[in-house]
Amino acid sequence: MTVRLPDEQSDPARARLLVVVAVPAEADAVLRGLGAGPRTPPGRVALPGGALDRVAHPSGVTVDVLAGGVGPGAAAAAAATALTAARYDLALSAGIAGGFAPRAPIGATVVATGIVAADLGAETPEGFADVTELGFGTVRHTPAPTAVALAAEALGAVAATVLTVSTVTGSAARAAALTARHPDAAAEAMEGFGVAEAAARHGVPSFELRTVSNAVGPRDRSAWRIGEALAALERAFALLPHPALVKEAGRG
Ligand SMILES: O=C(O)c1cccc(C(=O)CC[C@H]2O[C@@H](n3cnc4c(=O)[nH]cnc43)[C@H](O)[C@@H]2O)c1
Repeated sequence: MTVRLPDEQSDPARARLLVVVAVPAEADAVLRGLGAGPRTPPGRVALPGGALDRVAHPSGVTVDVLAGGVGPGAAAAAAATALTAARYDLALSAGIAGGFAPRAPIGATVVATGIVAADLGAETPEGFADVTELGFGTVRHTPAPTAVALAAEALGAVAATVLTVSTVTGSAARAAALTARHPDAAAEAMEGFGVAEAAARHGVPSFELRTVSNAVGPRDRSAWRIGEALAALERAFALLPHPALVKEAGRG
């Protein structure tokens, strides 16, 4: 199936931002933050990767919000579909996340200084070895530092590594192992690395923004604060879109 998004982005003055979230509740929070109501066609487009909502933001940024599914595989497939269907200046993975205490408490916003695949590798007798150590591929994408600093200041956010995992951490031992290996990590989520890999293949820079719904550690569903995290996501997107940020992020 070949899909092309309408090229209403041909105005070179407008920056083009792709936001990939996992689930519709996150897309709704992002759209509320952008000041956009629930979308209907033609503002909403059905892609093979999921529903995509387009917002012509008054800041001069055209924002496409795509709910691509949970996990790095779904995120990569959805992002790649959108990146093939339209041109973007920046691909942003956004949504809720687990926060590493004490750096990122519930409700905190985190912008990624590094987007790191934390469980992509092999167990060896000496411990975990990531795919880079094994001699193939990368486990890290690095957003442009100036853009990270700009966004962190505008949002009052923590700027730190965000891990991408395929399995949500559910024990103190696993949280400690991740912290030991990634002392600079403030959050873990499940999609950032997938979006960044798809973007890299299209020559598009990537970025990640997360708001914290739960602490990384022993599994305790009663302690999740998804409403708080979605409210923080909405606040972040009320402040975030700015052509200068998209341009800075593209400087790599
Ligand atoms: O069943 C559990 O114990 C559990 C704990 C936390 C999150 C989940 C999810 O299924 C949410 C996955 C969804 O949300 C993002 N997310 C939110 N918190 C975390 C986390 O602590 N670790 C990894 N991902 C998290 C993630 O990006 C997914 O989109 C289940």
